[in-house]
Amino acid sequence: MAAPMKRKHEHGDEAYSCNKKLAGIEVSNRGALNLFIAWCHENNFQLSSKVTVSRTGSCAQYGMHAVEDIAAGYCIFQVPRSVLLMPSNSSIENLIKPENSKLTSTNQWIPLLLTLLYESNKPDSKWVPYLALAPDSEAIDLPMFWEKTEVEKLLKGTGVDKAVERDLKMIEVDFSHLVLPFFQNAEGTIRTEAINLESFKRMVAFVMAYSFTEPACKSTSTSENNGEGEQNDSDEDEDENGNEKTLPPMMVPMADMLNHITKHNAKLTFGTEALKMVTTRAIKKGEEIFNTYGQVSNLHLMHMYGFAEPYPNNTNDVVEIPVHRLLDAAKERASGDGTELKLVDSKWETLLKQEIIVEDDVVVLGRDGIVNDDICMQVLKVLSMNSSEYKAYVENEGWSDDASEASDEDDGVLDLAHISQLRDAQKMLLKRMGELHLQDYAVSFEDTVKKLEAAASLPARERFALYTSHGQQMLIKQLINACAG
Ligand SMILES: C[S@@+](CC[C@H](N)C(=O)[O-])C[C@H]1O[C@@H](n2cnc3c(N)ncnc32)[C@H](O)[C@@H]1O
Repeated sequence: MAAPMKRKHEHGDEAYSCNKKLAGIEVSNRGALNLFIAWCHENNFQLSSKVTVSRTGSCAQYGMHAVEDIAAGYCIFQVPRSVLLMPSNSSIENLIKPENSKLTSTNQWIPLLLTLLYESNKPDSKWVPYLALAPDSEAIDLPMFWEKTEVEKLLKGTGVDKAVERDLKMIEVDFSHLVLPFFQNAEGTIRTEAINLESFKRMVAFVMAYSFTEPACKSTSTSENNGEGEQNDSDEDEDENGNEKTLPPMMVPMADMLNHITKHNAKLTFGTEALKMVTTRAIKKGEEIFNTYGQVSNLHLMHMYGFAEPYPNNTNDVVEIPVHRLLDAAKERASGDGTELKLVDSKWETLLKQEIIVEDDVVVLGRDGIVNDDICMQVLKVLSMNSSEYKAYVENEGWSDDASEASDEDDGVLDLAHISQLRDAQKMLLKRMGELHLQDYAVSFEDTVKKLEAAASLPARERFALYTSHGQQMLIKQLINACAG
């Protein structure tokens, strides 16, 4: 993306009137966009005259608009691979390469972050016109910069709160264990006084909200993308540990100027010589050009990009419900002298021991029902067994052959349309799981709905947090209704 620009949140030209210190030189933001566009022309971006880049009328600061009607399948611009900002295109690569396996031990982003820190402190970097437009330190308003109390107040229960907690811990460790030692050992690259935890955190946010990841396999090389590679389940796309293979992220100047909506009208394709932004449908003069950042939920959008779409616009939305809510639901139903409670605990231990679940697993609920239905169904089956069924299950060390075969028939059984066919005990558990999770949100469903009436007048943080909670609460309500049916 890029076009990280000097974006301030307030509107109006005065937002650009200040100067930015980059690589030891003063860059006026007035005209920075023109310099960037001129740089794109010099570098063979083949930017179409049918579009314009500006802050006027776009959904979030900068954006791209059609100034003429554009047909489907039209290339709006290309980004030659030689100008992608990534380690292999930077002179710092020879220092990163020998250390690559250590640097990527916790995440794949460190080499790009080091490259960005290096290039943005280099007066003669070839990306000066691009980096001059990089968002100002306050402009990327991701929840990881909010006060903890505000995250709790606005996002509790959504999963964004947990993701922020994890990020902050990891950023501190990466900075002190990898980034700082790297530059201390790489004398003459950048002055170590130029970097600190805060500036590193800002760079992480820039990579989070503006980088792209190319799909690992050829078959997805024309897929929609931004921020993360497209999901792909084929074994060929998994590493030896069964994790999805992804290529390291990179900065793609100009492509990162585009905003995202689920009903996008353009997408980035990955060719051998260049990446191309291609329209996916005909676009009318005046319309904003929207890329896709992938098939992403509001949880992901809020966490990585600091915005969310109002219900029902995000058809990729999901809610991640901690699997232990099923345990809580089962415990609530246990009655009597404690024998039933012991049975529930024993079932849970067995599920963990059999590695059907791990403690922090989540049940993923989407528009059509439970996405990870195989795991969820196994948990439901074990938790809803009576004591003799459970005894047989334990003696058999899992499902009998008959039961395993039956489990193949479970495919799709946790779709909303089929949930009513579950056993009553299983429906009750699912329903209660939803009810318990609803209680975890900072704002109740009823209050969320009330607040939505005035959403347009709310500050951006509150509005997007509200969209995130509301979308998730709607999915849970649908599950509860399906279980009651
Ligand atoms: C890749 S940048 C897109 C360009 C950005 N508008 C700019 O001026 O730099 C991603 C950021 O744009 C904003 N954004 C993108 N799509 C949006 C949308 N549909 N609604 C609100 N903000 C959006 C978010 O702040 C996000 O972090």
